Amino acid sequence: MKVCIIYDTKRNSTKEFSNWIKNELEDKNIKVDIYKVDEFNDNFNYDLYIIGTPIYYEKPLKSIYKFIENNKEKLNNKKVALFIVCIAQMFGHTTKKYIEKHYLYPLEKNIDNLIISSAVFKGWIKKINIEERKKVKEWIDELINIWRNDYGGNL
Ligand SMILES: Cc1cc2nc3c(=O)[nH]c(=O)nc-3n(C[C@H](O)[C@H](O)[C@H](O)COP(=O)(O)O)c2cc1C
Repeated sequence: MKVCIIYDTKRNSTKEFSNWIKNELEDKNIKVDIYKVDEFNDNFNYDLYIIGTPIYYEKPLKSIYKFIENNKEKLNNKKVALFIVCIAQMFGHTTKKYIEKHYLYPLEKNIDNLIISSAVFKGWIKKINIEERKKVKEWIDELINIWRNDYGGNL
């Protein structure tokens, strides 16, 4: 079982989240490769793709949007999990629906097969939000459970 993390970033917080995700998976003896989207080597032989983008000006980064759009056929045979990094959560929990509709849905709509899980993480502009690392751990635990229970997978 091999996992591929593909992300883009402007100010490196999504890179940090990607590394946290990698560490959590490796702690469970899962093999992980990690690529910035423009360095991805077009290998579609992984079992699970975890794709991450920050939100800028109300949108996921175009590079990630394009990556999903350009590779949707290849990704459709695969399991995919998405995460976004943004700060709109600061404006209260009423934004949850807003985030889902405006930030996640534009990415999800291009992948026909079931996205096994999506996560929204609270990013930062200057000071690292180390608290959020716990959420990453929780998400990875949840992701592994979903994989095992719903897909009989051996992550
Ligand atoms: C110029 C700018 C625009 C941003 N626009 C949004 C936005 O529209 N919605 C949001 O929730 N967060 C927004 N953010 C917050 C970023 O999503 C957050 O800082 C994230 O951690 C950046 O990820 P990165 O470090 O990987 O580039 C914005 C940040 C900056 C600096």
